[in-house]
Amino acid sequence: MNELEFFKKATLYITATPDSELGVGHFFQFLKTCIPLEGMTIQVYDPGLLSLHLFQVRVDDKLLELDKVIPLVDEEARKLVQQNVGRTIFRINKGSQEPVSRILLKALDGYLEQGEKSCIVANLNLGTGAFGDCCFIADGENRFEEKHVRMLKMLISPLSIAITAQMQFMQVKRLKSALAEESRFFHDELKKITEGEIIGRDSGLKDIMDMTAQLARVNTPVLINGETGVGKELIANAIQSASTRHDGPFVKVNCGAIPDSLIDSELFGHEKGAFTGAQCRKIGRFERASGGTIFLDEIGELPLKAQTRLLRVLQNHEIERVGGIKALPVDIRVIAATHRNLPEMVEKGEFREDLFFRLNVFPLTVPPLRHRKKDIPALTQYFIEKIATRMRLPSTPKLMPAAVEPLMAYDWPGNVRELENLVERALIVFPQGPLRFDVLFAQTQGRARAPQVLSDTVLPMDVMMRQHIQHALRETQGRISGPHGAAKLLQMHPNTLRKRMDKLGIQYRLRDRKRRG
Ligand SMILES: Nc1ncnc2c1ncn2[C@@H]1O[C@H](COP(=O)(O)OP(=O)(O)OP(=O)(O)O)[C@@H](O)[C@H]1O
Repeated sequence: MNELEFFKKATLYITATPDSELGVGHFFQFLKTCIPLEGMTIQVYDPGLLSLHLFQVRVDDKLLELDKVIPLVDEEARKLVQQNVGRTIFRINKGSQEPVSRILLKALDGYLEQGEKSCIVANLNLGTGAFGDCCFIADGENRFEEKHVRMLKMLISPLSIAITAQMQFMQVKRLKSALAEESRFFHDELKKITEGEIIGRDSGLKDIMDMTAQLARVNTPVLINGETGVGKELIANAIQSASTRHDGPFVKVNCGAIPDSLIDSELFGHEKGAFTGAQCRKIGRFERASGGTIFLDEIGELPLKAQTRLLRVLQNHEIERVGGIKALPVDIRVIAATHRNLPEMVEKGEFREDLFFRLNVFPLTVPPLRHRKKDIPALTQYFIEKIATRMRLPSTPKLMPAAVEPLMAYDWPGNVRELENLVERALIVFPQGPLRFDVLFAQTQGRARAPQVLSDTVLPMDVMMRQHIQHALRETQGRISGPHGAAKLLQMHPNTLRKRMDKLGIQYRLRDRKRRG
C-alpha cells in the first residue's frame, strides 16, 4: 500500500464516527496491518501540565476502561513532558529509558506483556498547541523505522480532530446522564414537597379518599371541583401517587396564570420560528408530562382556542406544537380542577360543552372546610408542626386552652389555605407559645369574622408589606430591635427592617428615631 492509500484509508477509519469503539478502534485494527503495534494510548494534558489524563487505551484489539489521571509529581517529569510537547512526533527505541514513555508504560503495568517496548509519540494539535498525545507501542526495542514515523505524522491532524470530537461527544454523554440524574433527584424532591400529608382522610375527606383510590386504578380524566383552598391540588397529587403512573412526572399548570397569548406555546410547545420571538424549539407542558399526569388547575380560565386544542389531545392522545407539521403521540392522564361553575360557563358559551363532558367523566367535589369542621383541630395541629419546623423554631409551641374554639366558629371562605395562613400568623406573633387565635380575629357583634390580616382582595406587595410590618410594630409597641422587637418577630435583621421601613415610609417610635440619630 502506498502512503497516499494508507492516508486515505486511515483517515476514513479515524473520522467515521465519534464512537471510540468504532472510529479509532477500527483505525487501530487497520494500523496493526501496516506497522508493528501492540498497544496505543491517548492522553490529554492538564493545562498546567500537572497531570496526564489517560483518555483511551487499546491493547490487543481491546479498548480498556482505564480512565486514569497520572499526576506528574516531580518537577523534572513535568519539564521533560513539556519538552516533548514542543516536538510534533518522535520515536523512542527503548521505552524504559525515555521519561514520557516510562510514565505511560508504568501506568499500563499489567496490561502489556513484560519486557522492553518501542514507542512513537505523536502530539495532538489543532493549531493552538499540543493538547495531548497519542503513543503507539510495540513489543521489543528498535521496532519502529523512519517510514513508520512518516506514516503516522500524516495522521496527526485527522487524529487530533477525531479525538477532540470524541472528547466532546463523551462530555455531552456525561452531561446528559448527569442531567437525567439531576432531573430524577428534583422530581423525587418535588414529590416529597407536593405530596403533603392529607389530614381528614378518615373523617371529613373519607368519601373523597375512597373515590381517589378507585380513580387511581383507571386512566380516565378527572375533574375536581371545590372552592378555592380546599385541597384540590393535594387530591390530584394523591390520585397520581396511587396510580400506576406514580413514577412519571406530575406537571402542574395554572391555566389562570399564563397570559392568553402564551398559553398555546406553554401547553403544547412550539417549533423554532413558529412566531416572532420563537428563537428555538420549546417543549410544552403536555410533552413534559408524558408518562405521567398533567394537572390543569383553574381550567375554567383556559381560553376557548386552547380549549379546542385540549379537546383534541383528549380525543386523539397526540399534541401538535405551535408551528409544527406533525402530531406527536403523548401518554398522559389529565386531571383538571376548578372553583368555578363549569355548567354555568357552558351555558354562557364561555366553556366548550364537548370539553366539559370529556373532562367530567369522573367529577370529584372536595367539600369546603365549613362542612367538615371536625377536621379543624387535626389540621391546626398539623400546620403548627409543619410551619414551626419550616420556621426552625427551637420547639413546637403549644396551644392555649380553648384556642381552637374561635376556629370552629368561623366559616373559612378561604378554606384550608386560610387556616394554614392563620396558623403561620399565630406562630409569627407567638413563636414561644402558647398559641391563640382569638386576638387575630376581629370580634363584631359576638360573631367571629375573618382574621384582620387576611383578605380575599389581592393587595399590592408594598401595601401588604406595610400592613404586615405595622402589625408587627403594634405587637411590639413600636420596638424594632431586641428580644421583644419587631425584627425578631419578622425574623429579619433590625437594620434590614429599618431600611424597609424607610422605603415604605413607616414612622419610627420616638426612641428608635433618636437612636438612629
Ligand atoms: N386535607 C389537607 N391536609 C393537609 N393540608 C391540606 C389539606 N387540604 C389542603 N391542604 C393545604 O392547604 C393548602 C391549599 O391546598 P391546595 O393548594 O391543594 O388547594 P386548592 O383547592 O388546589 O386551591 P386553589 O383553588 O387556590 O388552587 C396547601 O398548602 C395544602 O397543602
